[in-house]
This record gives sequence, C-alpha cells and structure tokens, in this order.
Amino acid sequence: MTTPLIAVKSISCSRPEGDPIFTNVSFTVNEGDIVVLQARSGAGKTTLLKCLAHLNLYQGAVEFQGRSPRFYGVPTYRTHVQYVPQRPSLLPGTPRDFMDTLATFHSRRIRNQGGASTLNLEHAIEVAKEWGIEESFWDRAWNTLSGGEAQRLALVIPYGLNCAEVLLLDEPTSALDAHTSELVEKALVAAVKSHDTTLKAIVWITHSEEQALRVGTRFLNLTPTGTHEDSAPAVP
Ligand SMILES: Nc1ncnc2c1ncn2[C@@H]1O[C@H](COP(=O)(O)OP(=O)(O)OP(=O)(O)O)[C@@H](O)[C@H]1O
Repeated sequence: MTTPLIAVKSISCSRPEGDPIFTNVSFTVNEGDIVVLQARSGAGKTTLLKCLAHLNLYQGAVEFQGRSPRFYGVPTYRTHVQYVPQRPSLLPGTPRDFMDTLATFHSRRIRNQGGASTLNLEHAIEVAKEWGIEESFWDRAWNTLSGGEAQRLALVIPYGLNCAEVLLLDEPTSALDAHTSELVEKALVAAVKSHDTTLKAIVWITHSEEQALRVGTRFLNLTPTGTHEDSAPAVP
C-alpha cells in the first residue's frame, strides 16, 4: 500500500475554554485528490485546515508522507503543506514580504536536499497578471488591498514558490467575481493534474455547491464526532 500524502489520525480540537469543536477526525489525502471539505458554518472547517497546517493545537496525529510535521521542521513542513487563509488581508507586511519569508524556508529545504532553489517569482507575477493583478500590488500592505486582490495574491504565491505538494484552501474565491473565480479554479485544478508543478492535492473549503461540483474529486463532511465521505457535494 502506498503512503498517503496526508494522513489525519484521530485528531480532536477544542475551543480555548475547553469544549470540543470536533473529535476523532481521521482521513487520508492522496495524489490527485481535490477534497472538498464541507460542514455547516462554525463546525470547525477552518480549525481543521489550521490543524493540518500545524497552525492550531490538536490531539492526535497529522502526517505528511508518513512523517510528522516535526520531522521536517514545522516552517519547512508548511512549505510542503501550505495553508492559504480566508482573509489574507490580516497578514502583516506585503505579499512580496510573505513570499520572501516562505522562500527562505523553501530554499533552506532545497539546500538540505542538496538541490538548487526553483523559486520563480516571475511566473507568479505573470499568473497574477492573468488574474488581473498589477505588479505594483506585490508591494502594497496586505491591509490596503481589496479582499479579492489579497485572495488572488495569496493564491498565486504558491505558483512562485513552486514547492507546495498540498494546498489547504479556505474559501479561496469567496471575494472573487464569477469570471475570475473560474479562472482561478481552472488554474488550480490544472496544477494538480500537471506533472510540471509540485502540487499533488488540495483540501478546499467552499460553501458553493456549484464550485464543489466543478473542482471536487472527493466530498468530505466534518461533524462534531468525525468525518464521513459523500459521492456528491452536500454543501449546507
Ligand atoms: N480562537 C478562538 N477562540 C474561541 N473560539 C474559536 C476560536 N477559533 C475558532 N473558534 C470557534 O470554533 C468553532 C469553529 O470555527 P471555524 O472557524 O473553524 O468554523 P468554520 O466551519 O470554518 O466556520 P465558517 O464556515 O463560518 O467559516 C466556532 O464556534 C468558532 O467560534
């Protein structure tokens, strides 16, 4: 049996006051998967993505290619398994600063593997232009960008780094118009299918049943006591 890209092993997560958000969540993500994560509002979808990115405390285990985040070093792990926040406008600094920070961890990882960095900022800038983002926007503070501009920049950064195997997308097109949203969806789906990118799988939160149908290959429901899988979207 091949090792899954991501293995989530019986994880539980609680609110700061101690009451559980969810318990006993287990599932795997394999190469080629676009897993649509669905549940009612407040059920813990964002929290679960943050656990996968090792940004949230949890009990249980999350593994990437059979190893814990600590095996890779947490910052490096986050370049393999990259979380794209729902509201990138809350990030500090500019998109270029954010990309530079991730690139530092990425190049450290590449050096450790004895290779040369494949950072491709030009590619990210080009893709962003296709999505309607001027080059000057890379140097604007996140909090001065519109929700849709910030979302497109946060989504394009993994293209420039070309290092994420798994993307964790938290309602990635919620601030985009229908046309731009479809451009972004098509690019992400193509990237998972392509052998020219590092991207192998996506876990994708959406409240849109139409979007779930367009992008999803699997449909995972989060409940307070675990997950179950559907053959079609059942977005609440
Ligand atoms: N830092 C925090 N402090 C207190 N409660 C929190 C914190 N973070 C999350 N929660 C609570 O945990 C629960 C799950 O939140 P989460 O954002 O993961 O839900 P969600 O399913 O992504 O919701 P939505 O679909 O509305 O975005 C909510 O009840 C939320 O209020």
